[in-house]
Amino acid sequence: MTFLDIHAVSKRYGTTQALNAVSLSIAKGSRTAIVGPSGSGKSTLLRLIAGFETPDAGTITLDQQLQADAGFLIPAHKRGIGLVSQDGALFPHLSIADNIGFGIERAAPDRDKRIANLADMVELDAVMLSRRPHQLSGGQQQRVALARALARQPRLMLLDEPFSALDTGLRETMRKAVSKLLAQAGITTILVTHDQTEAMSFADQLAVLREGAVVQVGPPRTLYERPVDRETALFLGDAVLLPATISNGVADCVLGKIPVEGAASGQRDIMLRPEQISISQQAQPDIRPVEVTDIDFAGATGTVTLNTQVASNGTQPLSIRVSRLDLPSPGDFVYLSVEGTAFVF
Ligand SMILES: Nc1ncnc2c1ncn2[C@@H]1O[C@H](COP(=O)(O)OP(=O)(O)OP(=O)(O)O)[C@@H](O)[C@H]1O
Repeated sequence: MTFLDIHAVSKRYGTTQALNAVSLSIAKGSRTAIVGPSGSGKSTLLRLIAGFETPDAGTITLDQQLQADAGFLIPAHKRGIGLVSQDGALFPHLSIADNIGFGIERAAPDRDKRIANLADMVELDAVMLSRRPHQLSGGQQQRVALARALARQPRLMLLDEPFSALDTGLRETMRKAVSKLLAQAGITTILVTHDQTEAMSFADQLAVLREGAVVQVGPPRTLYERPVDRETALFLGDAVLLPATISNGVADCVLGKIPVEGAASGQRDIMLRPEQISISQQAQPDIRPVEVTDIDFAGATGTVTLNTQVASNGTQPLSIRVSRLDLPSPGDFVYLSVEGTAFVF
């Protein structure tokens, strides 16, 4: 059932069309991630949902109740929406306990207990409660911001790049913890992020914005495997794009014959994700060897560049990012095999 319905929402700032007829439907208890290049309108959409801005056109409806249209606006504090932003935006002059308890009435008899419970929920040690925000690490501050947002028992939680200021390891731990916490509490959540991997791992629905419009919405896996266009394909991860001749469900390309889905035929471009391609230094029957021209070692992953004489976009050699210990060396010959089907554009 649709919980948040964004229908044909547009927003303009001067001559900039920040959002153009955006529609998005969000189910109760679900987690949606909004991704898109810088300036695509992600923050504008979040601000409209939160109630900090009024749409020029369209409607925003939460739990069957109109929140905003061009001539009407329920103010932010009456929407029951929690917001956690990139910097946490804690009140520097208040203790951690008072930051968490900001939305709980001072006179509430169980205030301290509720604050302690919320700190516990976000796994914040009780000794932190008497401290000030500047005495906490970035990750701890984000936990406080989350606890403060949870204190108001929001119907909807908006997370605006909440993990982006954290180190890689902590970022992943926080993302998993927050995701688990919100799922357990059954809170419908929208995450805006620059990190596509984070978005795919966090969400059950992914929305891609470009130039103020939604270009594709669906389960992360569907978008990753069946992107609506090349730009979306490359935006969501590494992709190997190859020219191919397609007939009877098989694409004939530089990597051999690869099955494709659908009824496409003729000269088309196909897409493979790097994890579909295995590189072996053992001779393989029916596969011709290809020379390695360059290796770029980058820790957990390495990029192998191959002399296939075929360009993915007309000029570039074929480069494949791999994750393995025994990277080949330039000058070696390798054998490429493909798993699964190719996607046809
Ligand atoms: N208050 C404003 N006044 C004028 N233009 C604005 C305002 N807010 C946003 N814009 C413009 O609207 C467009 C969308 O901005 P928005 O901040 O929503 O993008 P974004 O996808 O969140 O970008 P980023 O990923 O860089 O945060 C941009 O072109 C931006 O310059």
